[in-house]
Amino acid sequence: MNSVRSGLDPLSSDGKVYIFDTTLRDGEQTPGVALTPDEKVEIARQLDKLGVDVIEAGFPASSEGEFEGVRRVSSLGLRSRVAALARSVRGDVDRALAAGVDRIHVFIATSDVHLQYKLKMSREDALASAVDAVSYAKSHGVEVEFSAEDATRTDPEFLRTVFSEVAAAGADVLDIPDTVGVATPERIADLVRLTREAAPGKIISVHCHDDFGLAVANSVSGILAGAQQFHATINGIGERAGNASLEEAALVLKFLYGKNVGIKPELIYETSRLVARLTGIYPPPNKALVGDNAFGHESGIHVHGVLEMPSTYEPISPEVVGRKRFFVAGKHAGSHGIEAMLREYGIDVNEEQLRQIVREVKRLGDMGKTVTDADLLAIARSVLGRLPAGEAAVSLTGLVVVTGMGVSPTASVRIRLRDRDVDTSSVGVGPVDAALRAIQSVVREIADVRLVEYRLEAITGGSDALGEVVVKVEDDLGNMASARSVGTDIVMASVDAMVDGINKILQKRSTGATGNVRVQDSGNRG
Ligand SMILES: CC(=O)SCCNC(=O)CCNC(=O)[C@H](O)C(C)(C)COP(=O)(O)OP(=O)(O)OC[C@H]1O[C@@H](n2cnc3c(N)ncnc32)[C@H](O)[C@@H]1OP(=O)(O)O
Ligand SMILES: CC(C)C(=O)C(=O)O
Repeated sequence: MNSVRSGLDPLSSDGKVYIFDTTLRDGEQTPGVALTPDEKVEIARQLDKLGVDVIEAGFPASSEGEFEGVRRVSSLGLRSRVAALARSVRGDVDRALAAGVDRIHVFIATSDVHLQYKLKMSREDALASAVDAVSYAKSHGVEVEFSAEDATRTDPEFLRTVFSEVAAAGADVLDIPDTVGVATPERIADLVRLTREAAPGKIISVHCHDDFGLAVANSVSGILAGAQQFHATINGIGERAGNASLEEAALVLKFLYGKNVGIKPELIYETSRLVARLTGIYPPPNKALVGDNAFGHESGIHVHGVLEMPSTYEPISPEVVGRKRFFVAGKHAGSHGIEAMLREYGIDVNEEQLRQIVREVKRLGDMGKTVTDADLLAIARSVLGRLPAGEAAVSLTGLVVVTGMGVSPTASVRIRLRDRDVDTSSVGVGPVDAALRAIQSVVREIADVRLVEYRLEAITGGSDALGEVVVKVEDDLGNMASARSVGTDIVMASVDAMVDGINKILQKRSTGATGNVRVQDSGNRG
């Protein structure tokens, strides 16, 4: 028989907001996402470090791999409680129990549309199944959370009855799911009050979806109305438009409402990157807190303000969520920002040189071009009439890749390393891996630069599609750089991006620009 792990704090209603992370369950329901047990373990460890209260590790009855993933997470002995989803049937509860979780999350839909068309059940039968599953789970000594799926489209009087009866059957936590994201903040608040009246003394939770972009606002509203727990996912991933984003809801509650959410905000970014890498779902650049641009500035007026006092255009310091600010050259740039960016590369310019460089940056911007750091350096070189130290220390002068059936993909490269050619070859799991490994092994002679992130996306369709490769590289001194390349040959595009990224790092090393000046490369972009 399972029992709630000793050592877990009892649930309390002392003003603490409980975060129920469902990245590994509802987040994994994002179309196309599937996590292996090893990946679930890696994410669960990170969520535990982040400080979430509950990790919903999965839905054990849904597959053998899912069962194994939940079992593995449960056996880690994490500080966070581990929960698993179960339909309102004893078989699902048994699988969750066998996986060894602390909390079983029993659910059944209660709205008429779900009852009539999907479950083909009467209200009475659904209620009876819920009560039976909850009391059955509870009889095994675990914590039980009950969700009335599609609560926000359920007849409120029926919802009241359901919550009251599952509470009497032993549910510890009552969750109000806005399954299709149609609730407003006012409606969620009303439902929290209804649930409190139906089941006084129970922990109340909200589970909001983002179909109308209100998931975070609704979660916050639920907490302000008296719920003590919200469900959320890292980066807001999940079914359709996703779930409430954990990082946004938690930090709105912490910083804008002064609530005790108990997570470590400085681990938010690394958690976001881990989830993005393992799910393949990257947040859009403008996503709050974790998007690439959340702490980036291009506009001259903003950069000037931030250089003088960051709070002019930053609501919180990037470091609060484990990030660094960065400035970007481009059409909207101004001279203060460009001067600061050049200084980061150790390049000092006089007023006239700066004026010319800014003019050229704007000319490129007016042509619709993204102005990368490499472009800025090239402009500086032409204006100053000399090479900024260290530029293009590495270039590719030869590449042969052999791949096929029954052979290990092998790449032979010839690299111009400053003033001499170096040849080497490497094997890899594929031709790109082999080529990138070969380049890194040559460059190791002068600096240990490793690939920390690699992304490939097709920009056009068809077998002659253009592919965009984005790499992020890091050296042993903590310098980071991103680079991108586009081409129809993905091996060449990958190699170009890698070489560009390495040159950026070498540039920083040679000028001693390690990011400790006010202008910092976040490593988010090139
Ligand atoms: C709102 C949410 O996010 S709920 C969670 C959704 N997540 C998932 O569905 C992911 C994992 N799901 C699965 O792997 C599969 O759907 C399984 C293993 C759970 C079930 O697979 P199958 O037995 O092949 O059934 P299928 O998925 O086609 O249909 C769902 C069945 O569950 C029943 N059901 C759905 N929800 C519940 C519930 N809460 N309580 C009891 N029964 C339920 C349906 O009535 C249907 O039953 P039927 O087969 O007797 O008609
Ligand atoms: C199981 C419940 C909480 C759910 O995922 C939903 O209703 O969206």
